[in-house]
Amino acid sequence: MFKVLVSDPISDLGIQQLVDASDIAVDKKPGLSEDELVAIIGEYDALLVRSQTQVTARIMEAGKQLKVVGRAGVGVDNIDLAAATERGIIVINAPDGNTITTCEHTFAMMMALARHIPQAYAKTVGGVWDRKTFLGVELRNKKLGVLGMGRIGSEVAVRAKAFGMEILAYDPFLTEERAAKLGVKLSTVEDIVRNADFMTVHTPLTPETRHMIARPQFEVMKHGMRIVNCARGGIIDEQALVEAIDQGIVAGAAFDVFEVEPPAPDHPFLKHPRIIVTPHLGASTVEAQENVAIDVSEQVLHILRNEPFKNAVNMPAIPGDVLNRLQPYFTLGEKLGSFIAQLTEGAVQEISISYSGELADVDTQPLNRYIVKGILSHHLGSDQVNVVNAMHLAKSRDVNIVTQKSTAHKGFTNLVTVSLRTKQEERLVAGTLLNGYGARIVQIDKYPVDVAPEGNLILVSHNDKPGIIGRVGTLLGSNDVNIATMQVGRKLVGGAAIMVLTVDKGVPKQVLSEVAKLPDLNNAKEIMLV
Ligand SMILES: NC(=O)c1ccc[n+]([C@@H]2O[C@H](COP(=O)([O-])OP(=O)(O)OC[C@H]3O[C@@H](n4cnc5c(N)ncnc54)[C@H](O)[C@@H]3O)[C@@H](O)[C@H]2O)c1
Ligand SMILES: O=C(O)CC[C@@H](O)C(=O)O
Repeated sequence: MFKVLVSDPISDLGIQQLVDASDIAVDKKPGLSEDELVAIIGEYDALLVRSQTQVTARIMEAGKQLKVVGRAGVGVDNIDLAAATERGIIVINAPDGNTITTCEHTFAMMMALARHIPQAYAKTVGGVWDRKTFLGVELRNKKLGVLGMGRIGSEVAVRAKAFGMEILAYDPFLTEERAAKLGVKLSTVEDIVRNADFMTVHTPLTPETRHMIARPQFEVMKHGMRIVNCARGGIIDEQALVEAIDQGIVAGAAFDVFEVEPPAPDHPFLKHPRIIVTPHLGASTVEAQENVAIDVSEQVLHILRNEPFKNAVNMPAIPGDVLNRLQPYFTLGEKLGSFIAQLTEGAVQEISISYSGELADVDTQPLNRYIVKGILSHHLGSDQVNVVNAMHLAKSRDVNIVTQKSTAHKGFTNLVTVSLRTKQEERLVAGTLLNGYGARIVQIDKYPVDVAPEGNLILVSHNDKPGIIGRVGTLLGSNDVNIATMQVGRKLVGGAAIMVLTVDKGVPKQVLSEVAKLPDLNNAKEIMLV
């Protein structure tokens, strides 16, 4: 039974699938302090949050069983991603579910700004009938600058066109083709600042976007600009904005987000007559909250059940077509890694991975993670290593990872070769997927073999002499070890050779050392592939 903790108010309908799952127990405990979370997180496999819970390194450290943190929303700025990655905790978000809602809030803010609705409302309910102060402007025929043309920015642009606005758009990933398709003018930040009448930002907050609109931009800004921020506090320099409004450069601003949330009671935005604010309500609709909770719950279920999942924030996303081609190789890759780690003596210095055949055309980085996970799990423990932290752990231990690709088929449609270099030696294993037969190890060091990578294997290095196979078989048999399959690989008759035996159960250590002492035997190793 997996235990899931929901520590923020998250839509009940959205998490219903978790509540209904027979292998999941859900506890809802919103509003816990960091100390309270640290005290209880150790018993949970998954943590579901919105934006209130700060998922700190301390919480991750205490979450000994924690496999996944799910964020019901887009931004993961309340989650310590580095700490999660280091501990192999997968962080997922729900990037699509609140796009339209936030886009609509941006419009609500833009129109409220253009027509002074909050100020007019406050005066009217205060008993003052003032029809002179609140002269607004139309959106029609105005230029709207959109900074950040991702999910929300693009939806804003589409709707702004329906209002008769001309869209100037900037995003480092916006191409001429896509801009033309969306009917927007590809612009620079400077074009927008100098020419737009309204500006709205839809980027994440990164070192690059922090204060991307600040004093230097206000100095050259078109006078009368109206600015909306429903993305993240800090993209626009708050202090510089207030100055620009007071200097008559900016006509007004509408902010849903703040550099520090909630803002201090004396924050200059809160009393400024030309600034309207909402308390980070961009995603707050019934629909969006259900959508994000459904999405994140679904992925948490997949992760806990060890099924393929999407929207991991601390792992690169795998495009669907790449995933389809690579997924069958994930188990093989992990087993090759585990095999070579068990075979090789000494501390790992370098892992070389080579792909030949059709896999050479695919981005094989996700598969590298499975191979490295297989290798490191042997040394660090399978509960400590997963595909999220495998590369990080290798790097932090100065393990060099070298990959190469070749379209040459080497006798197989696809061949994955993994070699491991330690101070003592360098060993190699290669595997493939054979149509109709599944995964196969087809080479160990220089010897061709044909072995299913599963169960208990014994690998024997010996000299190719008559009678050896019989002696090994007799010794194992007399110790009640049943041999299921046997393979011999050699390059030259009478030369060095290997024997790979599949046995039905684990072999006691002392039996293995007796095998190794047989005449003409150099070494015997047990390898377990679970
Ligand atoms: N107010 C809210 O409640 C609320 C709700 C949802 C999302 N958000 C925030 O809105 C923002 C956008 O969300 P989204 O889902 O559209 O994200 P997204 O990832 O789909 O889009 C972000 C875009 O910003 C672009 N970008 C990055 N750096 C840039 C730069 N220097 N200049 C211009 N563009 C840049 C990226 O290329 C990307 O296309 C995020 O900050 C998100 O956290 C806020
Ligand atoms: O209301 C929330 O949960 C925050 C929404 C938003 O900022 C997000 O990043 O998804």
